[in-house]
Amino acid sequence: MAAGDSLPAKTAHQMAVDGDQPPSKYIFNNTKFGPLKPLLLLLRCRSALTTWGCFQAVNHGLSDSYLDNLQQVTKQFFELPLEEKRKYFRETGSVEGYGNDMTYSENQVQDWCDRLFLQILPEDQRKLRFWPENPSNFRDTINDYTMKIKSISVVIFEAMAESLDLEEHCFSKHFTEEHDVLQGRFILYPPCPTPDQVLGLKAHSDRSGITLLLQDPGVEGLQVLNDGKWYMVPVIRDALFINLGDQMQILSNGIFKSPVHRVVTNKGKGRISVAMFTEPDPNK
Ligand SMILES: O=C(O)CCC(=O)C(=O)O
Ligand SMILES: [Fe+2]
Repeated sequence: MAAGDSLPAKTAHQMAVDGDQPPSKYIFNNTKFGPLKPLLLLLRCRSALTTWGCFQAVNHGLSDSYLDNLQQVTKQFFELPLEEKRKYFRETGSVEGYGNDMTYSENQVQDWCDRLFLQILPEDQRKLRFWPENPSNFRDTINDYTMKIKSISVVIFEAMAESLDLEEHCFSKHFTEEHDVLQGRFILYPPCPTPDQVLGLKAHSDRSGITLLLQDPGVEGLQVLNDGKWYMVPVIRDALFINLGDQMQILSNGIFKSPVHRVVTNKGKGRISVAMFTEPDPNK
């Protein structure tokens, strides 16, 4: 078990509902998270991935209503009473399930979010006890979205290979075989009374191949670090925000970037996002 890891007495969501101020373990000292310049819509695969490591994907074949339904199902889960969500609480020392971020050290600043983390593929490694049965269409919705995300990710991996004049399947084959991994993180960032002192998700890069993120259609919050500055990722309705993870930075010999990113909070509105992480079979 990780040092000092524990489930919170109250989740961030419950504190927001009760109107609590974030406790000191959520506060970044000597830092203020202010408003920033918008990130430009990135159009060209290679230049986008070498300089930013991310882009917005549109025309991906998923309709507005399809993505709205995914957002709705996620929202319905987070809106369940804590007693119901508690059934899916993660175990201490393990990330899978519903709860807060894992605590790795005593001085770790907490993220102002609740999340449900699921290992979705390979199918035989699913721990269904963490998969909500309420709302009743949650599992079917995720199963269907998984298939769609897998096919979109193949197109992206192939385009990345082609943009470097490499053989088309050279990246996709590491993420689409039987034991390759897909993880899903469903995240609620509740409104926060002190957004200039608290982060929804602290700065990190993803360890994935690529991450496919469905942002909340109504609330910004994701920021990407480039050249020492933070840029807010705009919400483009029904775009999927694609960022590379560390595995792709390594596979491309560092030509493509795995960008550092974070999520800021705001006072007025909660934000929901759904992140899907493609990873190779750990044995690879
Ligand atoms: O919620 C977001 O906008 C970003 C989520 C993210 O970066 C992650 O889950 O790794
Ligand atoms: Fe991330």
